[in-house]
Amino acid sequence: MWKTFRSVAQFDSFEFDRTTRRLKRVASVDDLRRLAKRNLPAGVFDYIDGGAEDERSLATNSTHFGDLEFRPRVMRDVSDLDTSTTIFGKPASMPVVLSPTGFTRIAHSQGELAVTRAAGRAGVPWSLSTMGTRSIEECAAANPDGEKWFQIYTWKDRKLVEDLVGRAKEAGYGAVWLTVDTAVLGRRERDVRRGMTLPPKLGPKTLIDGAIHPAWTWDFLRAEPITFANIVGQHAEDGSTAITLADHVARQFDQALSWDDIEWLRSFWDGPIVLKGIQTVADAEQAVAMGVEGIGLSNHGGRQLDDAPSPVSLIEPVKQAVGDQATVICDGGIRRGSDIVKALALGADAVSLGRPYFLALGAGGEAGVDWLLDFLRTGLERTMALTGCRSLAEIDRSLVDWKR
Ligand SMILES: Cc1cc2nc3c(=O)[nH]c(=O)nc-3n(C[C@H](O)[C@H](O)[C@H](O)COP(=O)(O)O)c2cc1C
Ligand SMILES: CCCCC(=O)C(=O)O
Repeated sequence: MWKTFRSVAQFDSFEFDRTTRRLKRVASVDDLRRLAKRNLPAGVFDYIDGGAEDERSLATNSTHFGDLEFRPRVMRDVSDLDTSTTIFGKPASMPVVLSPTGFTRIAHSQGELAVTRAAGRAGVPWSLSTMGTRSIEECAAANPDGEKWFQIYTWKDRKLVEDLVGRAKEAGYGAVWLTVDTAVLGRRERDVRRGMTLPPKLGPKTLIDGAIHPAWTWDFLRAEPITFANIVGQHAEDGSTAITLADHVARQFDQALSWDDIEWLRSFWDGPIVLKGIQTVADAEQAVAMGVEGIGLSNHGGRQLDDAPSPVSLIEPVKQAVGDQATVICDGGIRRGSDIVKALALGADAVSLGRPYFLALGAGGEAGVDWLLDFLRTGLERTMALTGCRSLAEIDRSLVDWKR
């Protein structure tokens, strides 16, 4: 069980071999999640994996995909499949976007750098969160040719947001997600139970948690300290007292965010805007009326308002209302290639996902994220072959039906 190591290099090589062996036995996103749970301190795993309140939206985001049944067509010569598409005019190898996640370095010290490199290799857009733990510029340098999007929360300090977006533009990011579902933080009860704070408080429980996850702890201790890389020194910290994430949001985020702010964002950003957190047809209609290019159907992965509708249940009514006036992205609950096909059949232009890659990073570092993107691509191809679709254009509404 316990092994002694004579050098850091020996430990690293043991860890590398162990990760490779374990990833070979991973068969699904659920397996990746179990592996991440084994590798990560419980508080870290729960922050990533958890949802708001009773976690019903977290559950239904993915279980609602199981309420759809295929109407597969056969004998269609599927020997040559094409999963490629364009999103906001830029080519993507498949209709998948990696959603922004804050604190990504808590799963692995490479954090966003590992994720963006893997996304670049896979040819899919990747997003950096305002609460990211690697800088806008270093992520751009890590994935210079890949498509990169930047996500903003609206800080009370609007100048801070303008500067961040200016930096993202300068660094070549191609779209902005404006997150609109976080006026206040959802009540994440796993984090409440664990007493999660910023900065984290070190007590006996956290120390024991670290000690029983030595590979994670070693990776954490030898890397430079985790910070909100893009906003250090600018309201990122609330002084030395540890406060909850909810208090941090209440102090820093602007609860006055309103539709008028689209114009404000347009005044310093001329690329596509995706509203992230649209949860009704009415708001989708308002978004297109205001000229927004992208609609992110999302309940923040079930982390904000519990009992908010699942994104998959919104695709069809929203698509019917907005037609081709905006790119519709289904964000949340995607766990397989077949989920991608179902979302597209209902009318989504692309899907995006958060936990699967965050947990993949915790399960196997950068190789874990490569594994996930390959799993999604092969799953997409397999589902297309089994349903008789040779290209994404052939995936239409006749391909699925609600079971109920
Ligand atoms: C750990 C974690 C951190 C997140 N951080 C952000 C963030 O900083 N900004 C944001 O707009 N959304 C954030 N999200 C939400 C994701 O962008 C995305 O909407 C959600 O993960 C999709 O659901 P899925 O995890 O089922 O794929 C976060 C989600 C998770 C799980
Ligand atoms: C202020 C929120 C931090 C990151 C986030 O969006 C999340 O944990 O869901």
